[in-house]
Amino acid sequence: MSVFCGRFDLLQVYSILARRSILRMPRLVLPVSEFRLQSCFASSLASHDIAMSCIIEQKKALRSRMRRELRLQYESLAHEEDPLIQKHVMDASWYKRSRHICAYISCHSIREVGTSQIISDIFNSVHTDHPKSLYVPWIQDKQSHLKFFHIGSSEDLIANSMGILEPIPANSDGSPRSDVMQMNESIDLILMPGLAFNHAGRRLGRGGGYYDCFVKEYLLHAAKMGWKSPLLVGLAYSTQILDEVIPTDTKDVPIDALVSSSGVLRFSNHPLLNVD
Ligand SMILES: Nc1nc2c(c(=O)[nH]1)N(C=O)[C@@H](CNc1ccc(C(=O)N[C@@H](CCC(=O)O)C(=O)O)cc1)CN2
Ligand SMILES: Nc1ncnc2c1ncn2[C@@H]1O[C@H](COP(=O)(O)OP(=O)(O)OP(=O)(O)O)[C@@H](O)[C@H]1O
Repeated sequence: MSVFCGRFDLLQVYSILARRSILRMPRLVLPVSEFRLQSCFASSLASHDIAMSCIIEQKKALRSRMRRELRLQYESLAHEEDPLIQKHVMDASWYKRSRHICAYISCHSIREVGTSQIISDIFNSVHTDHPKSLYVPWIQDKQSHLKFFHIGSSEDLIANSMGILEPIPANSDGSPRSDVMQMNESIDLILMPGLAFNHAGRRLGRGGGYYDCFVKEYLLHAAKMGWKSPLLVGLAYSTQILDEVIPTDTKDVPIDALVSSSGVLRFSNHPLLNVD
């Protein structure tokens, strides 16, 4: 008689074994295509489903590890690295050339790389001959849907239930705030938060799927409009850049470049990375 009577039981058992380290995947996670199935499960479950549940478990474990490390080191990292990371961004030719920028409003309580200097620089640029416009994330729903609304000053922001500053969806006159998906022009640059990154341009987010979902939707929209793709740039503390493989699935969008306190790492041939 089989111990396992269905897909649900198998996933549960697998997950319990994985959590208790009885069935521990190697720390260096293999991509789905290279993943070796445990033979006892292979006959009962589609290999894709098992691989996906393993990847989800491995993402969870890596998120916990990164959160733990950030908890221990955040104060000194923020003090030492925030100014350098933001200076590398603001000195980069791809940033100087970008007109429409999506950026996150960094949040201390979740120990994110700071963006306040970049945000101020964008606000101040309206008085220069190379003005930039800023679009910041707003959680539309819990099904991974994010919108990016234009803001012109920090007064356009309000803290959400997680303490993250978000755009107030309406302007002060009650008119709807401008949404990147309704713009006549394309976004040039998206500055992305993350918990972990590696040297292959892979990124692990906080688990909401918001950025992956938005980037996918925006890339389809840009292609339809005949626009170039935005440059995707992650911001990372030194401890967040790993030498190991980051667990990913087909929905995870790779980034073009990563900025740390040591400078800019390039992963793609995006045209904006090749301008001086
Ligand atoms: N500044 C900022 N804004 C953002 C994001 C972000 O990562 N940073 N997001 C990116 O998607 C979206 C919001 N998604 C988020 C998802 C999780 C958490 C968060 O606080 N997670 C806690 C753990 C929560 C829990 O599991 O109990 C954490 O990571 O410590 C925050 C934002 C849109 N806005
Ligand atoms: N393009 C998408 N469309 C719909 N759901 C998605 C998309 N991308 C990811 N998701 C879903 O969101 C959930 C979390 O995904 P994942 O673990 O990759 O998030 P993350 O990369 O940590 O988050 P984020 O993208 O916000 O930084 C998963 O259930 C995943 O299937």
